[in-house]
Amino acid sequence: MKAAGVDALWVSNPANVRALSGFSSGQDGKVLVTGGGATLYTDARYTVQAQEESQVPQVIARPPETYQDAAQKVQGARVGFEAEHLTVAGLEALREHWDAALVPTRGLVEGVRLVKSPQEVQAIREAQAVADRVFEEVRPMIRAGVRELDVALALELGLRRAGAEVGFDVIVASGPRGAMPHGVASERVIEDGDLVTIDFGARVNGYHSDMTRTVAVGTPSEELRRVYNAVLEAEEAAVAAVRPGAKTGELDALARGILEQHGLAEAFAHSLGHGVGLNIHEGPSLRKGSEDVLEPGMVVTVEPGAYLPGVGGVRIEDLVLVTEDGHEVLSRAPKERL
Ligand SMILES: CSCC[C@H](N)C(=O)N1CCC[C@H]1C(=O)O
Repeated sequence: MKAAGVDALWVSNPANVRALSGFSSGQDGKVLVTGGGATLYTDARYTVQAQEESQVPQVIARPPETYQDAAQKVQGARVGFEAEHLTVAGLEALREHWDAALVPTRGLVEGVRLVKSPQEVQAIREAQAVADRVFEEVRPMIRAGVRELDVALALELGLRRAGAEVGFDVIVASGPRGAMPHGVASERVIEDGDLVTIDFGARVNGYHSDMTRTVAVGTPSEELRRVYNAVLEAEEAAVAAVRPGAKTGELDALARGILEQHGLAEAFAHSLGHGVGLNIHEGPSLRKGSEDVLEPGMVVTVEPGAYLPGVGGVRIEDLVLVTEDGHEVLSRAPKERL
């Protein structure tokens, strides 16, 4: 906050509200951070929950009382707000109620969230372990004649039965649909010779897992197998290079270079990966040109892909913890060798 030139910070990003307070319904809360500490604001629907969960003092109020209470604490101060999250209406409300200079900030709390605490790593580890078990259970049903939607449903049911939440809409992209990196499950019936991309994750105590496996049904064409093996080579090389001090842009370049050697540069249509935590996508970003540097305690995905419109696609993704001396791969589901 000092570096950003603010005396206080009004936090409205739900994941940041949760990270700073422990309150799990961050979408219905705000946190005010001042030199005197942090305060959680939420409303009477959450009185008991906030008392149970919040590690900071709570004020139960609804706007405009929320703003009126906070007004006393920010009188005459320079107050940062989260430019990427506060709505225009939210900013107008602060202007109306506060005698304070309002300063746009970016990524202050997100910066603190880049390196996970041991408790956060444990939650991510548990989420991934559940996902691995569920994938093992569901793997046999990925065969010709089964709808993508039914595979997704089985994965979701498995996660819920295990006590986890479904982290994001399950991607099941078979055959030509595999060319869509975000091809959420459809009514398409899986066919013999398809590659099927499955990308899903669990959420435990608010923390996500993220893993992709591409599986073969019957014997895919030689072209698809060639693409699969190229993506696997890129993925394994990039995972092997994960260590403290590694520049994320260089990891992206490593994977991209391997795919380029296989004539698949254009087909790799997204970045190599991203951090995972309270949000499924958070920092650091493993993208082209990124200067982010890995540190122990970061949890990132490594997920190169190749997408060929009209033909199909492949993505292979592992969830990786950066350790003091290298990395630990948290996702354990086996990868196919084609
Ligand atoms: C909607 S969450 C998607 C999770 C997935 N593992 C993922 O992060 N990606 C799939 C395609 C690339 C990458 C992304 O940037 O969204």
